[in-house]
Amino acid sequence: MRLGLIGYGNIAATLLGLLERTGVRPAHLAVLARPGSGATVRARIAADAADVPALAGAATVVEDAAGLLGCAPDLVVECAGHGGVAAHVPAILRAGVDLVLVSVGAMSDAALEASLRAAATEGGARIILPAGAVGGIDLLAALAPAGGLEVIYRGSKPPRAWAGTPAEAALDLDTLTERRVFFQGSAREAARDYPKNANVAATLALAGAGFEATRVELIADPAAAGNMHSYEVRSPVANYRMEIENLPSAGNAKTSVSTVYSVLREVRNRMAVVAI
Ligand SMILES: NC(=O)C1=CN([C@@H]2O[C@H](COP(=O)(O)OP(=O)(O)OC[C@H]3O[C@@H](n4cnc5c(N)ncnc54)[C@H](OP(=O)(O)O)[C@@H]3O)[C@@H](O)[C@H]2O)C=CC1
Ligand SMILES: O=C([O-])CC(=O)C(=O)O
Repeated sequence: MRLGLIGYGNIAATLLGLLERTGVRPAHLAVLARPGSGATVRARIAADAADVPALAGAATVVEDAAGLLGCAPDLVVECAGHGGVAAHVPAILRAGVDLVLVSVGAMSDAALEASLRAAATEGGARIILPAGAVGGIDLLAALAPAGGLEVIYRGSKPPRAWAGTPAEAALDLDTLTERRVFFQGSAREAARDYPKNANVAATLALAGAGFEATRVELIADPAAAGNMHSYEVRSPVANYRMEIENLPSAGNAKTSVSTVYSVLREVRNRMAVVAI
């Protein structure tokens, strides 16, 4: 598989290490870096090549979508945040290349969601939404056609994971001593206002009850064992609860490590005889 990545941060670098560890070596790797940061990304890839030998001299770094498409990727994984989605993803889809969209919360922008869907339809490409930091998306999506869904998601992380977000206006994250719910609202509001922390709210919304009906609570908890994700689903067909205690990434406390494993699963499934 010829693999393209949009963004070379925590998820991208961890993903490449996991691919190597699980014996998957892309036939070619292209990385789309933020314009002007190609040299920096090249240097980071060279440093990471100590752990991921396949990277040594093998990655092509480009700075725009045309450059990425010039590398003829079979699959592109977006892991660059909401800005990266708007900047690059429509062109990739329009060119007919399937894309794993990790920054699912970008679809909380209704105009961007419409443009991504239109670009994919025009190009005959698929937008693949990984489960990300949560699980059970298969059951939620299966139940959705039955209607009558009620979904509430709670995302609870240690205070430092909320640094640089609107939570700082409500809480003193440095001195917090007890669990505090600082946001209650819709999945659309959560994904829009917490673009690095509430992509899972968007994934649950798209799988199930939609952006308005999916309820979200965001919590800072100094006693949290990690990045905690829980949600409850009630429907006429089945009811269930999920609780996931996630290890935060070493490279980004906001992102759970299991997010990267879910992206790994999507990439491996593209090559597997049996996809599961
Ligand atoms: N679906 C899910 O469950 C989850 C989704 N996510 C999403 O994944 C994203 C990435 O996470 P993570 O890897 O941990 O974050 P990082 O911040 O570690 O990495 C993001 C990388 O993308 C780069 N980037 C930003 N904008 C662009 C652009 N326009 N073009 C190319 N590269 C760009 C950044 O560069 P620079 O440093 O120059 O900004 C950075 O290197 C998050 O922002 C979030 O949206 C995260 C966790 C869970
Ligand atoms: O990785 C996580 O814990 C979840 C996350 O940040 C997100 O949904 O954006």
